Amino acid sequence: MTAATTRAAANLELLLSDFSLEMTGKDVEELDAARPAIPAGTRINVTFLGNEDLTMRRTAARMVRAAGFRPVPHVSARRLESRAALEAFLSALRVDDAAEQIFAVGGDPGTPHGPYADALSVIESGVLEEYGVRQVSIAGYPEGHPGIPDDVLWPALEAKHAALTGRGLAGEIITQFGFDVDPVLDWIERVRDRGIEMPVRVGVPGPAGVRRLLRFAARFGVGTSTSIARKYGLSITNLMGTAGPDRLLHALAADYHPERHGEVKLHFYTFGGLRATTEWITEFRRNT
Ligand SMILES: NC(=O)C1=CN([C@@H]2O[C@H](COP(=O)(O)OP(=O)(O)OC[C@H]3O[C@@H](n4cnc5c(N)ncnc54)[C@H](O)[C@@H]3O)[C@@H](O)[C@H]2O)C=CC1
Ligand SMILES: Nc1nc(=O)c2c([nH]1)NC[C@@H]1CN(c3ccc(C(=O)N[C@@H](CCC(=O)O)C(=O)O)cc3)CN21
Repeated sequence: MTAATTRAAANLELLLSDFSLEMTGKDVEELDAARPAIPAGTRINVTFLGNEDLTMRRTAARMVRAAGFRPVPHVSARRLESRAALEAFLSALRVDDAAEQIFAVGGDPGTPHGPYADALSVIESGVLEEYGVRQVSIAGYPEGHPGIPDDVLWPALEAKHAALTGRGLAGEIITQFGFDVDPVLDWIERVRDRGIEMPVRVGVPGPAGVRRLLRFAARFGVGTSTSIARKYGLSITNLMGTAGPDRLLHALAADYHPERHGEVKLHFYTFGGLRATTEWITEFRRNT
């Protein structure tokens, strides 16, 4: 064991401690099957998508709490029809002890459905504190966003950080998933250069079929060039295969320097494979 491999192994253990997962309202049945492989208290984000309704989102958050994990419901600003809709959602979450931590995100609609055009306006509404929210996760894009320029994203990130700090709300950043660790670590250094010290949860694709991964990457504007695909282990020629984030995690562990990158954790996007992802993490930890 060289010093570098010892450091990388220690980093991997550090990165994998306190990982978080993501599920959609449709993954509720799978939560039970995945439960034995998920450490108690794990944060599980619950998406806020166009094909879900309040009941699905609330049920998913309640089931996460009931299963002994920490729900992190998404609040998609642009999908909220009104302030009353935000209050109704948070009120329901509070009843289910699922309002303590939320992920405030802009939302994919090109035109806001109501009064909130961005995550900042939800944070500044004051509604979050009214319903017991104590920690707010916000989004980050190491590779940029297909529809939003960097000179909009950076000021927005700084404004959200300032708003959370000003309101005494704890914060963390959850990044968009990606297949290449280099832009992620570069981006984290730029976040730290801006004096933003909150934890960064690096978005990691869970194990899934290559075709499915490429479909989600295309849907969410995530880079999958041939070189990135090869580095990750996505063999474009074998679309029937599956790929997991092993190489990505080993590369992250090798190049992560806490003194430069600050607190970094992992957020696994499960893409409908909650159980497959949790079992993969268990196996990966056993073999490293
Ligand atoms: N896990 C998830 O659900 C994730 C969702 N996203 C999506 O990325 C986008 C940006 O989210 P945040 O970083 O929270 O941005 P934000 O809410 O902090 O907004 C940043 C800036 O981008 C603009 N913006 C936000 N959403 C937009 C959209 N859909 N179209 C055009 N401009 C938009 C805002 O007006 C603001 O000026 C959203 O569409 C969000 O849904 C990104 C990462 C993960
Ligand atoms: N810009 C952006 N918008 C998002 O909504 C988004 C991101 N980025 N980044 C990644 C996460 C993960 N997202 C999702 C969205 C849907 C499923 C999903 O599993 N949906 C259905 C059908 C999927 C399909 O089209 O096959 C499912 O039950 O599998 C999973 C993760 C949403 N997220």
